[in-house]
Amino acid sequence: MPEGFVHSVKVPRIYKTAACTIKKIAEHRASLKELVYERKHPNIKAIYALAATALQNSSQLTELLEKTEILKKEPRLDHWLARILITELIWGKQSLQSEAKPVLTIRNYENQLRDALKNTSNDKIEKSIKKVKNVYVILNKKPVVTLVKIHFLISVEKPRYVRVNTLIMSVDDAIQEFKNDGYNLLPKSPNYKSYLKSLESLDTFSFIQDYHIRELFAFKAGTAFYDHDGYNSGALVLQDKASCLPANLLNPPSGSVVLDMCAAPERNERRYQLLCNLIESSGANIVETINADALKIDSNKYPDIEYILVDPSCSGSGMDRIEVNESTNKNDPSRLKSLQSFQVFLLRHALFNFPTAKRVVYSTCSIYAEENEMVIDEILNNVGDAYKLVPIKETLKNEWINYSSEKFNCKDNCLYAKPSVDYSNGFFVAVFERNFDVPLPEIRKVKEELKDEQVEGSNNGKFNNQRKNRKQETGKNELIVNGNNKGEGKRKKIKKKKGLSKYDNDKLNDNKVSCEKEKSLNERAENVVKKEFNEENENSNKAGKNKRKKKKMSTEKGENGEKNEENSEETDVKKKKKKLLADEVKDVEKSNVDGEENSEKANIKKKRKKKKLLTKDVDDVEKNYLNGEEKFEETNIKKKKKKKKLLTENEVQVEENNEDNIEKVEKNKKKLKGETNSELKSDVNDKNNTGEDEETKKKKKRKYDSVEDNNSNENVTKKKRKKN
Ligand SMILES: C[S@@+](CC[C@H](N)C(=O)[O-])C[C@H]1O[C@@H](n2cnc3c(N)ncnc32)[C@H](O)[C@@H]1O
Repeated sequence: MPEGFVHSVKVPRIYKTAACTIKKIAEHRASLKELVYERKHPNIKAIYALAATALQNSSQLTELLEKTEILKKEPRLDHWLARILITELIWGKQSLQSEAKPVLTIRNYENQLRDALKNTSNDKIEKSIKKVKNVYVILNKKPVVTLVKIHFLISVEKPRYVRVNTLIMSVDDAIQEFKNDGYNLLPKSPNYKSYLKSLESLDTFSFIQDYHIRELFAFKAGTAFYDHDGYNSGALVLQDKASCLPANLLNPPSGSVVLDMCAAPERNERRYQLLCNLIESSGANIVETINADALKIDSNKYPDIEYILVDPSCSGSGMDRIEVNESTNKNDPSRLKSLQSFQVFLLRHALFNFPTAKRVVYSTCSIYAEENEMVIDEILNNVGDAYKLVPIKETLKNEWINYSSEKFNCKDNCLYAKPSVDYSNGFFVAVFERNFDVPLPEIRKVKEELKDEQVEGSNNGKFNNQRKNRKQETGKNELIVNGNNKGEGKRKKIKKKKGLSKYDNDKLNDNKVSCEKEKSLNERAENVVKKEFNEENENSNKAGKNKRKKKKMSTEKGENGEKNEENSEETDVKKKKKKLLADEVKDVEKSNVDGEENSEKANIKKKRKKKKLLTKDVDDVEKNYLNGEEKFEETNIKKKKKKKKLLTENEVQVEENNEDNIEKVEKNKKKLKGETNSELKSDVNDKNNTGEDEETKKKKKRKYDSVEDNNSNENVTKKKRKKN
């Protein structure tokens, strides 16, 4: 084995994971929190902080990379990893400890980076006050650097927000701690606009108390808190201002019962455990966790719920991200529609199914009206006067800047947080307050009655008709909430029914619930429910789906036959539509019903798939690097290994030859005594030697070669022995 060969040092996993995370955010527009908490890493907090800091300083990082031309000069360096390493070097620990190649590379540029940083500070301030800016940045990570026009969603620098967990530390004590750390508290601002100006002037040694949230503080962007004792003890939480707003606006008085419907666990055991751990480490000992689908929470079991937070899955369009390509900065409309249906569904569940709820806060980290104003408008159509939308403008005494659009029925009663204005993530918040003088619209009762009917199993004809109609009205509620697996035939009947009876129509009109709207909502909700709830059943359902597809195909064949018979295109299209609809309903229903049974199986599969994906993701960054320098090294290793193998084989051969031939050699030696090799050689090589025939020449050559071989073999073996 060649001496002095050292295996390449691996990049610390924390950097690889953080690099992967920001890459995903940039490419897939996922939320930072969700991505980080997907990761299995002992130091999730540090990864979160690293990724968040890199995202916050995204524009500056771009500039640093451009000015130092690191990516051009080091084409094998993964650019996401470069961002993370620079973040650690500049805004994090201020040093890089590993001896891994990418780390060494960035370390070599430390001085250049720091110089470039000084020169970027002016540009940075200029950028931070511009709302939206088109810039050119290096987007791809391949050796050939391409400039792509991108749209900066967040061109401003967000401060480092630190929330004091008042269960562990009082706000006053926290202020004192910060002062002890050497920070100066900036004076309180008289209004929100001047507060925003103060935020712009934050420097490395100052901090300010948030204008709206007493326990929230802002430090200069990039201030590293992830090594801070307060952060490690759980007394300080690094949380963007925008995501503090919903709980702040919910404002439940002490002693009230609050339900956080989307706290994150879903049906994922690991995430549920994470949530439990987080709650425990926060010192909250009055929190009861429920690991369930929020849509299935039975309000009878929790009769005292007074305040509800609804923070459903959304496009995340307002969240931290690096750059958004202009062509992709708007979500695909069908995805938005699906999300919207799901959001409406969840919010309606909160409003209609918890009769004791006093206030419900709906929020998203999306900037799209589809997930915000349009959801609220749809809900307003449903709730009548049983709930009113609280004008946040008044709540905040007009000390806010952006509200929902007047174009919608919700008018400007909801709030928008905008990165370019509020120095926070993009967010939307709406607050509903219950008016107990007005009973909840019938829709809730219908669902309750429906449940009773199912329990009673009544066969009354008139009653059954009503039930069918009500199913149409609340069909998907029933499918989802109760996970009821009714027969295909029955569902078909329900679907076949074209309209509602006069009785139901009147009733629905009374309740301001449009049948068509309800129907379309339900249909859209089906799709969403499939996507949002049953992702985990995807694998287990695949087989079933394939079966159905086959069945559908054969049915279609049959239908085609019918079509010829009937010679009616219209009938055929209708049939197909019905069939597709029925299939879809079946999918949703099956997913929900099978969900529980299959969840274990599906969980295992999902975990495996996730693990595989995760490993792949985490290794991506490394792979990119490997593709370059390390791959080169890898090839070298392979070559060396091959050489070593050949050498070993040779040695073995030599040993064997040696042992086999040792006698032969001795014999030859004896035989050739007096006959020098040179003589033989000259004999063999002497082209002019024509005195001997060809055969004799060949024999002599063989003899010569054999002696030469054996002599050299013997030498190698000797050397080897000596070495050993
Ligand atoms: C936007 S995230 C909010 C997370 C959390 N509130 C936070 O601020 O970190 C939405 C969360 O809702 C959860 N979710 C979606 N559908 C749900 C359901 N039917 N039941 C319970 N949770 C759900 C998702 O798992 C996701 O974590």
